[in-house]
This record gives sequence, structure tokens and C-alpha cells, in this order.
Amino acid sequence: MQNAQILFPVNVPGAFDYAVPKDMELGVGDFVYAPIGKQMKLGVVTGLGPAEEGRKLKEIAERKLTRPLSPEMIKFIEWTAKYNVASPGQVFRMVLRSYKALDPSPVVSHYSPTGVTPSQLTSSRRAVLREGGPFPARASEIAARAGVSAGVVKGLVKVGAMQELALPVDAPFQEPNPDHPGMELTEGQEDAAKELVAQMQLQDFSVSLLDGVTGSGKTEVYFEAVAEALRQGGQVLILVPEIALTQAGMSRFEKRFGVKPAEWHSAVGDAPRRRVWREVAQGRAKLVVGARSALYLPFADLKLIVVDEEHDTSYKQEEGVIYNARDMAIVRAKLSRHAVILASATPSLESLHNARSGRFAHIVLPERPGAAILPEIGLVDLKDNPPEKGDFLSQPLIEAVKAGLEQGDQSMLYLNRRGYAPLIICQSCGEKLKSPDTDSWLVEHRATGRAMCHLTGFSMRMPTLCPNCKAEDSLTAVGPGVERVAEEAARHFPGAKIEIFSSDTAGNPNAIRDRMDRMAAGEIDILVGTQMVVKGHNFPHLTFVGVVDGDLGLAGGDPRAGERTYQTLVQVAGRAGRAEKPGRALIQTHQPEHEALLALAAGDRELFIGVELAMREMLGLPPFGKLAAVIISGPDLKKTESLSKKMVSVAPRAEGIEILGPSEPPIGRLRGLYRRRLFIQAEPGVNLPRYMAVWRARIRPPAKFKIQIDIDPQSFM
Ligand SMILES: Nc1ncnc2c1ncn2[C@@H]1O[C@H](COP(=O)(O)OP(=O)(O)OP(=O)(O)O)[C@@H](O)[C@H]1O
Ligand SMILES: [Zn+2]
Repeated sequence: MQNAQILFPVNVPGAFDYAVPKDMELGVGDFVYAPIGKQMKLGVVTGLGPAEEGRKLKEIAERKLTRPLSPEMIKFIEWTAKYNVASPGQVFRMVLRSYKALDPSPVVSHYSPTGVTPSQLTSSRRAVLREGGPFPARASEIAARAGVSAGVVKGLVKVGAMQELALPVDAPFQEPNPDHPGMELTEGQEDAAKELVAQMQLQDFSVSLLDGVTGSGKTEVYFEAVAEALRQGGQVLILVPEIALTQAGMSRFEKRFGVKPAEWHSAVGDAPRRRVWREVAQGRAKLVVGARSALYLPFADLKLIVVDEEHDTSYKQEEGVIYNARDMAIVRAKLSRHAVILASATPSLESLHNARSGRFAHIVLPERPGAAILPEIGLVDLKDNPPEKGDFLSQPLIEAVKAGLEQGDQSMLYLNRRGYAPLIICQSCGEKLKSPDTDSWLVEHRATGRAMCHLTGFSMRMPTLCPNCKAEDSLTAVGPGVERVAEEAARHFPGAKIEIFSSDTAGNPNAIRDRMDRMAAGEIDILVGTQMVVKGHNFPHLTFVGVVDGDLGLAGGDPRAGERTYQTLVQVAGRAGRAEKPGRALIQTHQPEHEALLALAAGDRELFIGVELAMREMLGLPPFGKLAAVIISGPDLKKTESLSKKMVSVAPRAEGIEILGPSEPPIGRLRGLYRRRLFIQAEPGVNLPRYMAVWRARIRPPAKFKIQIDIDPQSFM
């Protein structure tokens, strides 16, 4: 007799033991149904062993006939859970994204001619046989093409002139062709591609940092490594920030490999999701392009993961299992012994540090191909060039946009603030409109006439009276949002086609993609956008980028603020001048002496990185030390505070660990829940996840209170 450990997709500490029925052949990775309470639940076998004497266990009910999860995938689930201090069941739930994918595709009847000529060849029967194709097809399709009723098709089956075939609804993906001709690479690109291909040929674990300036053709270069992986017969996963999954972006894959890749992101519907999951699990989908969650697809034979825009914060999942897909991609590659490519024009300090210390191969692309050159970046000191009273665009920005319009070129105005104005203030009493259940100011959205909380989505109609002093018409918009900048631009540039691009105006992911595609096609003159415009887009007609507020993001106590601001501004400036015409960027600022801005204007990354790394080293922050955050939240302020203190008091004593807090984070209250925060700083040798797990197990929060652990936090809100 055997016992099996079964992991269920639920948030419990681990796997459960079950007895394996005598006649059941079972292996690790098999999917099974087993009873939990009164329910039958689907789980996966994570271990097998001899039955223990005298221990009575429930029996597994059924083994599901489907391809098992690979041992590497099970290890990857366990690793993810351990590293991020989550339960393996929670991670398994991220893997099991489509139950229906475990079954074979549903089938649907298709029909095709047998070659037999029916004895009674009526005109409608003839129409079906002559005009109903291409075959095989569904009866309704054939009938529509032939202009007859579907009954005619079925009639032809009866007399043996047509046959019925049950074909899968979820068609397999077409094989990508690695030798489909791609773009001709420049010499520098060719060298970089060769290095990546050489890494692929090792057929072992490796990490390469593809560090190339904006528009240097990193995509074309890593395509060569993708091609090599495909030639080896393996599967390839390309992770991109969700917003980069545009038509234009996807069609680049199609151009290079001759077929559409499988696509995976939050807007993919149930049926395509089922299809992708199954085809990936069976090893038949060779090329997958997806957002961060694609990393948890059960690839049968993965040979390469590319993490494009590796510095991007959207790789960090901030809810449920808190994990960083870039880091977990490296873990996955290590477990399955294959290659990873991290690509970015602005690599994270961690990745740069790893590249310099020799842990990652460092492959550099210092220039753009052909005639394209990097945009010239200038600073506009707002002290010397103040905008007109009540305006936000300085004269140099206005002139640059005007010059672009005259040339028929596109411009982009960048401001990472949604809505019309970030603050609504009463001129009579000074009251600021605040979210009712969250520490955040309400933002005026003039397009919809509402005041909105950007953290929770709460919104209400813009009040006409001040809620505090009841003064009429006293509420005033303070500061700029993208709507207000667009309004100002419309005043300066009458007749220009101006569009706003932010998560409010774009709506669902498909609408966002559509707008990006229209921008790429040159259908917009001036795009006013938030950070959504930054990510990896190619707008060939864009020659000028104006940054409305270069200081946004530098304020506050976020240790990553400098790095993030630098990255964002390089990326946003890097959208300009990607084709023949040279590009230019101007950054409006009150702090022209800040090192991030100085480095930008000088085009000197080393200047910035040197200062930033030295500071991190001094403070023992990543990549020189480890960091974790704990967020304690609950509906009652006093109890949240006392739970936070209790958390600190039960902390295990350990060398090389320092606990900071509890303190109130910038968002002290979110959706009615009070929040307190701890930071845990650890010296390099410490196993921080292990420490956190031991600590976490010592405390049990009361109902409605939550303790969340965030390893290597990216958000400091
Ligand atoms: N060898 C080449 N010949 C001609 N055009 C090229 C070549 N390589 C790249 N390009 C073009 O240059 C543009 C930029 O390429 P790509 O998007 O791959 O750059 P990137 O390095 O990923 O940029 P970013 O990091 O800014 O997103 C694209 O339009 C691409 O088609
Ligand atoms: Zn008032």
C-alpha cells in the first residue's frame, strides 16, 4: 500500500496525505480527485511513499487521465511558495488557471466530401459540393457558402457523398518557423545575437542581461535566441509588461516567425485560455507571449524565457501571492536548467549589479540601428521658464510641439497623473476633498464630472458646495492632470488631433492596445499620457517628448524613487526618434541639480548608477542587503497598532536582521482598513524567506485582520 501527498489549489499550509487505492497506478504530478470534507476536489500528487502502519487515511477517488505536471513544475510551485512566504496551494491555484484545459478539447462536427457522387444530384447538392468548401467545415458554414440549408449537407452524409468528422474546437497552434527571414541585423546586433545563441547552445541554466539603449533593436536580437530554442525543438516564453501586448507588438512576432504566437494575459477569455493552457501543457504551443502570470503556465519543454523590459514594476504581483515574475523566471530556469534573457534599456540596479559581478552574462547594445540616434534630452528649469499663470507648459515645450506639428511629426506630453487635477481645494475654508475610506485626495475628472479616489476606484459627482463650509463655487482644481494638460494643449495648438492616454480614457486592455496602435500608425498629433505610454512602444513618427513634471516621483521616502524616475524618464524620452528622424525630449523641473536629472541630460547612466549604488551599499539596501516588508491591516486602528507591536515582540532573534517599525505607511488607511508597516533588513547571507516564515508562524491575526509579507518590496505605499 502507498500513501500520496496531494496538494489542492487552496490556501492551507501544505499537501495532505491520502491512501492510494490498490488498483491505482499513480505518479508524482498526476492530477487526482480526492475528498476534502464532503467535497471532491481536484489536486495534484506532490509525493508518494509507503503507507504508514496503523494510520487510517482517506482514499483518492480518481486519477484524472491527463498529462501530469512535470517534476520541475512541482518544484517551481514549492520554491515560489517558500521564497515568497506563501502557501504552495495558493501558488498551485495560480498554475491551475483553467480546469477545462485538463480535458481534451471539445469537438464539433465538420463535414467533407467523400468523392462519391450521389445518385440524385439536385442543384442544391451540387452547390454544396462545388461551393461549400474549403472542407472540412461546419455544416452551417458550408450551407452559408452554398446558399442552401444545413439539411442538405446532412442529406449528403446519408447517401455517402459526405462524411462527418469530429474536430477539436481548440485548434492547435501553428508551428513557428525559426528560419522565416527576419530583419537584417546590424553588425553590433549580430554580435549580441551570437552571444545569446551561444548561451542557448549550452542547453543549461544561464542568465543574460541584454542591456541596450532604447530603440537599439533588443527585440530583433533576442529573436535569434528564440529561433535557436525553437530549432532545439523546445518551447519559448516571452514575458512583456501587460500593456505592451499590442497588435503592433504581436505582429512583430508574426513577422519574424511566420505565425501568431499564443497569447496570455488578463484580458484573454475562457475559451482561448483553455486552449493556450492545454497546448502549452502538451508541449504543442511553442511560442508564448504573455504578461507575468504566463510564467505559471505548465510548459512541457521550456528552453528559454525572455523577460522584456525586465525593470518594469508590473512584473511584481502585489496581491495574493506577492512575487516578482522576473526573479521567479530565473528560479524556474534554474530548476529546469535552461536560459533566461533579461532585456531592458534601463536595467534594474539588481540586474546591473549581477551582470557586473559576473553572475549574469552582460550583452550591451550601445546604439540605435541605421540612421536612428538617441534623443537629445534637455532640462527646462521652471524657475527661469515659468508657464503662464494657471498653465503648465513652458515656452520651450510649446515651441517644440509647434515645430513638430509644422513638420507633420507627432509629439507626446508625459505626466504621470490621471484626471484633471490631483487636488480639489475649497478657496473659502481650505478643505481638501478626501476619499471617505482611504488616505488619498480625491482627483477631479472633468471628462466624467466626478471626483475619484485612484487607490480604490471610489468616485462621486463633483460637489457644487464645499462639504465643509457649504460655500458655493469655491472648490478649485489645484495642479495638473493629463486632462488639464490636454485642455491647455488644445488652446495652444488649435486644429491638432490631441488624445489623452491613461487608464481612465482607455478602458479595457483591448481598447488600450487599439489606441497605441493608432498612435503608431500616425493618426494622433499629440498624445498626452501617463506612464502607460512608456512601455516598449514603437511610434515611428514621434519626434518630441515633453515631460510636464520631471520631479514627480522624486519626492517621498521611497528608496527606489530615484531609480524609478530615472528609468521612466529614459524610457519615455526613448520613444522619440526611433525611425529616420531624430528625436528630442525636454523635461520640466524645479530640481535641475538632482543627480537623476543631471545624468539624464548628460546621457551618462554611469553617473546616476554610481551615486545610487553607493547609497544603497551604505544603507545595506538591495542589491547589497535584503529587504522585506510586512503590512498589518485591520478594521480597527488601536487593534491594528497593537497587532503590529505584538508582531514585533514575537520576532525570532537572529544575527544580521534588523526590524524597523511599526510605522504608518503613506497610505495609512485603505478601503476602510488601517495599515501599519514593518521593514526587515537582512545582511546578504541571511535566508530571509525562511526567517519570515518562522516568524509568521508565531502569530495568528484575529478574524478580519491581515498580515502580508512582501519579500523585496517594490511598492512603498
Ligand atoms: N537591424 C535593423 N534594421 C532596421 N530596423 C531595425 C533594426 N533593428 C531594429 N530595428 C527597428 O528599430 C526599432 C526599435 O527596435 P526594438 O523595438 O527592437 O528596440 P528595443 O531595443 O526593444 O527598444 P526599447 O527598449 O526602447 O523598447 C523597431 O522599429 C525595429 O523594427
Ligand atoms: Zn469650504
